[in-house]
Amino acid sequence: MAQSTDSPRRVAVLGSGSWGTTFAKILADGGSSVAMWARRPELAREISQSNRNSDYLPGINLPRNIWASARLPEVLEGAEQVYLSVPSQSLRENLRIVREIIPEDALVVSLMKGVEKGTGARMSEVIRQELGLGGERVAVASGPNLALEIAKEQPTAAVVSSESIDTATAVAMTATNPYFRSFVNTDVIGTEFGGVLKNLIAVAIGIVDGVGYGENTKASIITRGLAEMTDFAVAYGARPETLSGLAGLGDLIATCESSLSRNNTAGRLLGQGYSYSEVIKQMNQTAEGLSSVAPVLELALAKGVQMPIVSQVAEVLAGTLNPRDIAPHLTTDELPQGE
Ligand SMILES: NC(=O)C1=CN([C@@H]2O[C@H](COP(=O)(O)OP(=O)(O)OC[C@H]3O[C@@H](n4cnc5c(N)ncnc54)[C@H](O)[C@@H]3O)[C@@H](O)[C@H]2O)C=CC1
Ligand SMILES: O=C(CO)COP(=O)(O)O
Repeated sequence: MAQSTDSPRRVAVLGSGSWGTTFAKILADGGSSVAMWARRPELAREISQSNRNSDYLPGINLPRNIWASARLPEVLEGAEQVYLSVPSQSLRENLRIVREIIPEDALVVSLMKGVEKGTGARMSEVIRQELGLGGERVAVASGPNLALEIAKEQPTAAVVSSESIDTATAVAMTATNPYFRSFVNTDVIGTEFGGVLKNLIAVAIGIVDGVGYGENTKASIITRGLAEMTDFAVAYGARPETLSGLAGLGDLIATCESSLSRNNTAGRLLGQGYSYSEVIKQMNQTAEGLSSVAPVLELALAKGVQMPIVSQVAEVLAGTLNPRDIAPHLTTDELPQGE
């Protein structure tokens, strides 16, 4: 529901890459007044003065109710909701910089889809640890949300999750406009892990695409990948139906099907024979899946969850498995397993 333009809600978005900028547009088109933080002053100037972010969203005009600055205090001043969209591995260091200046009652919303290396923490856990917040102050937004399509105002749905349904609803109402609709749930674990895990399956899909395999291979990996995602997330307390929803199956379809996906693209390069370090050099945007593979496998091991597809992605990244040999099952399986 759009708010009245007489009293726009003041919100802040930290991170001016493709998703931070697109989400700022979603919020602004929903009626909020949006302040964005960009690390580079020249990018902040381009957003504020030209209503553009040409590096990340070429050809997109941003609404006038967005402004940007490289100075965090002025971006955060008076913000009722703070949306975070930096690379997952940099979240903790960024929170340590902002923790004294985030407004006391603000809701904090993660837009990120990674887990932290070393700790295996989900982004909402990192936020709660570093800002000392209760679950009712934190939300996550996820779903089939390829930034450029949404920036072009193509109709899209997402899900906002918080332990508090009131918080999820407040955020979802702010993140809703004529082309973007937010649903709500209270399964934060399932919603976050859905976003993390689909990235890993999208890397696998990219790999087999790069090798030249066709639709049977990809459909098999998507289907078995969803089973793997669900087993993992449920072992950590998620509700299985969340993985069949927008943050699970929905995002899995979008990311596995689209060449806009950076995870899918990184996988395709691996499948074409580039090494992990060559792929990293070629990617100029964040492909979260590459950093999440190791912590996800550690978490899986801790709960005794089998993740054959993710394990094979790890082997391709390590250069110990030929991309041609990646398959929707462990190649060492001898006995048929139940589906
Ligand atoms: N792009 C998309 O379609 C979507 C992305 N996401 C998630 O949003 C998060 C952000 O991704 P994108 O905006 O797409 O990435 P991006 O690569 O387009 O932008 C990342 C931004 O973070 C900045 N940055 C890099 N290192 C930083 C650091 N150490 N501290 C602070 N800022 C730093 C970069 O300068 C850039 O502005 C990821 O977790 C991604 O999975 C979620 C949904 C859709
Ligand atoms: O999360 C996304 C779509 O929902 C974006 O996927 P990529 O990070 O692979 O581009």
